[in-house]
Amino acid sequence: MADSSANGLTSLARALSQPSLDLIEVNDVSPPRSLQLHPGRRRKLSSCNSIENADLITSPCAAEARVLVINTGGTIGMTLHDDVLAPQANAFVKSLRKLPIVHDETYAQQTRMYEYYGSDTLVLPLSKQNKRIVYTILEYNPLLDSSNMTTDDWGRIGKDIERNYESYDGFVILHGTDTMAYTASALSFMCEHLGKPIILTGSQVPIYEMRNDGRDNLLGALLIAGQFVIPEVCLYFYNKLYRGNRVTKVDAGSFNAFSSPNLPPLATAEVDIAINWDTVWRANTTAKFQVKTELNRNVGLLRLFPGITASTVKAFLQPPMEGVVLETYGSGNAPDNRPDLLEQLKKATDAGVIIINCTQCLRGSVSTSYATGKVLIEAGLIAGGDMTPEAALSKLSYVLAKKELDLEAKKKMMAENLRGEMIADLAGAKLCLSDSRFIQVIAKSLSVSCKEELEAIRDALTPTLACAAAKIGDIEALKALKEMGSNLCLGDYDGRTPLHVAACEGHLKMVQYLLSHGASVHAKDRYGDTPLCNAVRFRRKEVVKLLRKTGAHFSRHELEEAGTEMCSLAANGDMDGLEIWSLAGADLNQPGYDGQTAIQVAQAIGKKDVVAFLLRLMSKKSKKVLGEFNDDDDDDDEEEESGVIQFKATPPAL
Ligand SMILES: NC(=O)C[C@H](N)C(=O)O
Repeated sequence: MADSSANGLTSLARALSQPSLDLIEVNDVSPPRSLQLHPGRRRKLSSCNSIENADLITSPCAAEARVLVINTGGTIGMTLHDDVLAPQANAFVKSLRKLPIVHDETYAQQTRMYEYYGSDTLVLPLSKQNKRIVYTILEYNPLLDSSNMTTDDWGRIGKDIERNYESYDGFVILHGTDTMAYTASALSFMCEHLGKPIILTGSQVPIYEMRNDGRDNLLGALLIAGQFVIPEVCLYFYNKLYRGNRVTKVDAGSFNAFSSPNLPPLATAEVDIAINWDTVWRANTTAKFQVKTELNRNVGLLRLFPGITASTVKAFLQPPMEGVVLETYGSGNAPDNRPDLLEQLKKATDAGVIIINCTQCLRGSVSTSYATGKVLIEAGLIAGGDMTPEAALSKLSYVLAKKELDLEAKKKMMAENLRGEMIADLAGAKLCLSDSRFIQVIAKSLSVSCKEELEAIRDALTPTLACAAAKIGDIEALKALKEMGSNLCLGDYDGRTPLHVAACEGHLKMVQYLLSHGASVHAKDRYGDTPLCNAVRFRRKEVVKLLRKTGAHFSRHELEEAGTEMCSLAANGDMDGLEIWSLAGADLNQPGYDGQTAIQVAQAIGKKDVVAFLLRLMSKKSKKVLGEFNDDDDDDDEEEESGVIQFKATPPAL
């Protein structure tokens, strides 16, 4: 299949459109573990899966997936004792075995399943996708109400997953709902280079009761863990699969107990299970899965409230405290009229305590839009973006335990998005293009091997990346792209150059940078528009001036449009609009599509102020032509302010 003449993208497209012979051969000889059956069980397949040839070891119906269920406790397996709910040991498997919806005893018997997988193994009825999900339950002793769980319990779960990682396709963790968001967040960080689904679930009503949510939650979690390769720590509840480090418990009395305020669900289980693949976190490494169980417990959550005393804050930040999540108001604000409080925060960060700024609001992100937010940056806090306090706390615990990192490296890690737990800077959604390895990484993931292929990909991608950098005014990113050898004059798929984009956004410095690095003012996009025309439409006066100085002028098609555009501005009395067209070099006498000029339109509808304004502009322009104005006094013209108009050019006939 190798074709040395094809470029990387062509090879990729081909590879996707043809079945891989290699893959077929591998399956014939040695099916993936999830499809393997023990020799003694092969003969049983025909009776339960309607397969004619019983010796076939792989068939659509015979596909089995194995899921390990770790039962840590929680309401799902609780019963009433002395009028209170508490976990009931050694009852869960027995009870599930009697429920046909979660266990197919006939299949288990016919395939002698217990002999191979043990007595704590159950099997779901055949799924819509013709899959058998065989699940083994590992019950912890003691089972815990999740309020009793600690970081040691997280470590135990992590280690059990690590130990069994290769034997199962996915993992389901039964857990109490009260601290489930903490455990899910912590596991998301502890599980490094995860490639299989780990799904936490539980219930609000015990599975032993007639009306309960445990059955559906367990079933949904099993079906997803067994059938979809979602390489994330997730939480499944009330028909939705969430990213584990994005959730928070929001309702103690509803089946719909969790919310993921800043990220839509990864999947919804309605009539069909629909996976939102665009949102699913993609592994970006080839490193092997491992679980880091070292966690730092010297961390804490401190919620601001009006009137909090400096001594409370001081006491909280004392050693051995090493990391704190400060839950602030709104978009990350704290009183900026409380030097006593800010002093304590600054002292702590100076002493090496990492403090993360998270909002008390359910939804939204911290920013520095307010003075009351900026003071916290000055006090040395790290912006937590849109992280939940649960995620921020467990991330701190995980990062602080990394002995190989110094304080600066830990702080840097806290500000980074490690497992999709945050968007670091919502306002800019900054691209990290300053890392010149960016293109190489993309190339590597497309299996590009030769220089020509790499260049083809670079040329296809860099104009778009440069436009994205221009949009957010990121000059550093542009510099990095230039270093890679990309041409900043090139347009994207629509012929739009970085200069077009920067002109629209009004990023003057970026426009300056581009102009001094070879960008052309005459570039036209697929609609025939120049950067100058873009700057006019978005009323970027300073950019218009700079472009004009550099020799920009309207294209023929823009000039034709200018007449109509100015007539419409005149009709609307939009003098700012008229002024910017004039500044950009449009001829104010340019007729519109019906032959009328802007001044005639204004006159016809009685807009005297517009007529006067246009006459003034024309007069100013003609003075300029006669050399009576210097180029830079466009704005602060005294004559303009006094309202005195002196005609030196002939006013147009009305
Ligand atoms: N619904 C539940 O699971 C609540 C229980 N208290 C727990 O977190 O273990």
